[in-house]
Amino acid sequence: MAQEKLNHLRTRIDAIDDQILDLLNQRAAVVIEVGRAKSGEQREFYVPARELAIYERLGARNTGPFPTEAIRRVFREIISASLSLEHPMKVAFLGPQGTFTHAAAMQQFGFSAQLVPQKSIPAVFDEVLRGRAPYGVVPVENSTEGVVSHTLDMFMESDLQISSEILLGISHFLLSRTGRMEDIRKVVSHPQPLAQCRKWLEENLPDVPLVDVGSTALAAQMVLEDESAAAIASEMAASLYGLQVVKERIEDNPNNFTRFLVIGQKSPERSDRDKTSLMFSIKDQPGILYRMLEPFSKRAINLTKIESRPMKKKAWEYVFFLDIEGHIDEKAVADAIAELKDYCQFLKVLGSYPRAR
Ligand SMILES: C=C(O[C@@H]1C=C(C(=O)O)C=C[C@H]1O)C(=O)O
Repeated sequence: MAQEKLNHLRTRIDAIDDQILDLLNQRAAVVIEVGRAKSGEQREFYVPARELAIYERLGARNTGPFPTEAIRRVFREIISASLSLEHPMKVAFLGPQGTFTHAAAMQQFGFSAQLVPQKSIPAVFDEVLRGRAPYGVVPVENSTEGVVSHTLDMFMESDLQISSEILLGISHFLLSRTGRMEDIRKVVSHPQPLAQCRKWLEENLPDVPLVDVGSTALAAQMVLEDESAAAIASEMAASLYGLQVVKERIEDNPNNFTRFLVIGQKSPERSDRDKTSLMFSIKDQPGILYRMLEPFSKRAINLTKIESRPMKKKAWEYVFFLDIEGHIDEKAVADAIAELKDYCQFLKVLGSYPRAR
């Protein structure tokens, strides 16, 4: 009897799956039409604001029992596969395979995109600049460790634009070949994760030397050849490189996020929730720091980030990186930036793009 009931339910599931498949194909056919319309008008194929709007609309519409958190993942793959029909989607990222940037690129572009690892942040910029990949993904700041200065420095030299941002919750895993704590004689990782797990390492592996390497994925690769070493890396690195998990989630602050930028040839069109990133250097005058923020405060434009970096060419001169809410196509934003420009030696808009939610 139970078997009969099971068979009946499975027949119902098959019928529903048939409908889902038909609908996926109907959807894909419409996406192909959108692709044709876009190529006639030289429009960007990848529209991050539209994708976010789809996830949000469906998330709000869902009444269950299908879990709302899973909607984004399922539709991420539907959109990823659809997008690959419009245009083969190639994305350069800071590699090797298994870095957090790889995980961020996966979260944004899905399994149907061709993700190509690069050796360095400048190499990601170069791939996009030369048009070998239309988009690139680089880390820009971490909620506990601060900015990734290599990325900010690259914007000083490059005219590429920001297409979107990705927020990724970062969890560190201690990985090794044997998976046994007592085998560990050294811990290898990138300096940032080592710093982010400082307390856990002091408490649990107090006398074990820490070794800096270029990336968490590189650390995972090194550990493959040395049973006495452990790597701090992503969960993704464990499965990619076939390593055992010694301990999961060893970061000192469980609220640890990294922000990544998608870079491309141009920024997307205006949406209902954008931000704009700028960089500039100011003329040295009394009160200038105060005055450079006035164009924004008097128009009630919210600043979400301000950061300064030394100019490489001159000692004690600084370049500022500013993130504000709004799109460069909005009058208030454009006016505020034009006013700020008067106080600047140079000013560059790095792009307007949808805010990650
Ligand atoms: C279909 C479009 O192109 C792409 C594919 C999307 C989709 O599959 O829904 C959404 C946004 C774009 O990245 C579109 O712009 O609407």
